[in-house]
Amino acid sequence: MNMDQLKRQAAARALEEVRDGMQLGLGTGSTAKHFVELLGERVAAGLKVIGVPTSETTRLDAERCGVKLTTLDEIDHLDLTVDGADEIDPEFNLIKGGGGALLREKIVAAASDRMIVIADDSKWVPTLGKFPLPVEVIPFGLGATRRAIETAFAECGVSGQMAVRKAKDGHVFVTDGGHWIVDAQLGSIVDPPALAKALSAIPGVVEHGLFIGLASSAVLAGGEGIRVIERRKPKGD
Ligand SMILES: O=C[C@H](O)[C@H](O)[C@H](O)COP(=O)(O)O
Repeated sequence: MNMDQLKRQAAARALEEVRDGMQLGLGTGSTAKHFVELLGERVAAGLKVIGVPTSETTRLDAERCGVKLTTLDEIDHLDLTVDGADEIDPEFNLIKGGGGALLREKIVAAASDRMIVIADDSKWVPTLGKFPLPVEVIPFGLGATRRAIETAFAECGVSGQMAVRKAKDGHVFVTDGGHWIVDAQLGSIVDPPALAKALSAIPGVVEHGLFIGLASSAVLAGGEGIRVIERRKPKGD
């Protein structure tokens, strides 16, 4: 089974958690796209749900698949968010934002009663950091923001190269919110909650890809089948 088939399997397992009438957060990325497509099939068969997309790409995918959409201005909470991740550690800390959607993804996950992470099992890692950590920044004053990020890294015992993300056409990648992303090659993040807090305190940082205490469970698809792992503590603790 190839990687894409594993992602679809994880998405299909998460779909089993969806009930009629649910308000859903719809993630972004290649794995979340499978979920949206499979959800569309269920909607076509009569399932009634409404979704909040975490990116313009997911909005288009959901519309194409016939999934009814709303916003967090029109509804006051989400029952369940299903999203991918770039890395998941055993404490259910995540790195997200490989596709640049981290800001909306975090807003949606935080507004949701539960978040299920769907992934192939290569994303389950003992320690976060091999995947470059995305930090979404305001272009104004980027030099000062980068220096503040370096200081935060040093205070949290990590270091590594930083690079402004480029799009495939070579231009700077611009997020749905109009911001830029700095990707940091940290190798190993010793204390993800401490680093998350330090990055959140920097004025030019809009958001970062560390998701702490948001994921409730993970559905991991691998060569030997599917593993569903529940976070020990409920969300918010
Ligand atoms: O910004 C993108 C998201 O955080 C994705 O959910 C993450 O990068 C995982 O994407 P994929 O399922 O394509 O590996």
